[in-house]
Amino acid sequence: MIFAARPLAELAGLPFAKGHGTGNDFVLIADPDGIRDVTAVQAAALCDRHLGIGADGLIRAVRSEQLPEGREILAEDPDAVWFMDYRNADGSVSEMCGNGVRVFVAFLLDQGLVDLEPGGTLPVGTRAGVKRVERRDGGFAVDMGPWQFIHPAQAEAEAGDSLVTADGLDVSRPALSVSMGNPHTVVALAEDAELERLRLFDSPKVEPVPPHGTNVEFVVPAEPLVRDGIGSIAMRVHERGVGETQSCGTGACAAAVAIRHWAGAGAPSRWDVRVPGGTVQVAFVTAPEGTEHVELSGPAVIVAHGSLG
Ligand SMILES: N[C@@H](CCC[C@H](N)C(=O)O)C(=O)O
Repeated sequence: MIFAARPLAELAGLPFAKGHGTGNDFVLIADPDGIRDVTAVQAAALCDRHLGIGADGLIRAVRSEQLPEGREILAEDPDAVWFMDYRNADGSVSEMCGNGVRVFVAFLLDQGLVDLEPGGTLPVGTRAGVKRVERRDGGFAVDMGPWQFIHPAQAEAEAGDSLVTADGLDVSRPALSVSMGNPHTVVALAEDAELERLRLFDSPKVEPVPPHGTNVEFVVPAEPLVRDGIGSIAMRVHERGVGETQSCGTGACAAAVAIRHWAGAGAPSRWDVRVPGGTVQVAFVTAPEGTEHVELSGPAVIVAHGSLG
């Protein structure tokens, strides 16, 4: 215990906030001048639910000009002055977090670091490029950019490009690998009972093993799949570097991509994705340059402020 407490002692006095998007929860730190680089060990200690504050991830708000990755972002979009430095609960770095980026903007507003009226848009630097976040309907809508199949040849030719085995599944299931800037592997199940039977304490096994690991989403199409032009799916997720979480924004986008692909021509372009922590919306939209982008919408809430003792 003495050893576990040390990384937090190094951060004594550090102000933080706690926030969540559909139950996907984060510790947030404001570090405009880039003087509070948090190590992997410190991030894991902060996110520890017994010995730390507890969260699925750590988000550091830093001015883009303070980080090498951020300076690349500024070359892409000089208005992306804020960078979301994201770490998973185990301290590993992730390229992107769809729930996190909404909570990030809620945190910037909470700290008075940006002005953003309802209807306004803020470009945010991330390791997966610039994401434009609009304040909308009491929450936020994020232009997540284009999606990609991780194994395009197999994805087009077959029902899946990999096999997933998980505790609670009778046999291995085919899965489709989708990049939303970070990697996802999506498995379709037949009914809610199968989703409920899953035990996601241990990482699902994915074959072939993805080079940088993967987040794994299990999805069940609603019955009927489409109502009033909007598709609906239920999802549980095992996140890379975390474990099972209440929600995953990039995972919801990847799940909608996979289900729409499997559903074929005529599938809707708007999807409600129900997760244990709530519901997020995914829409396929045409960007001004003519390419298809994925838009993720949902709530973002700051629930507490504190400082490390
Ligand atoms: N919960 C996030 C995804 C966070 C990163 C993920 N665990 C990874 O390692 O890629 C989301 O809402 O997208």
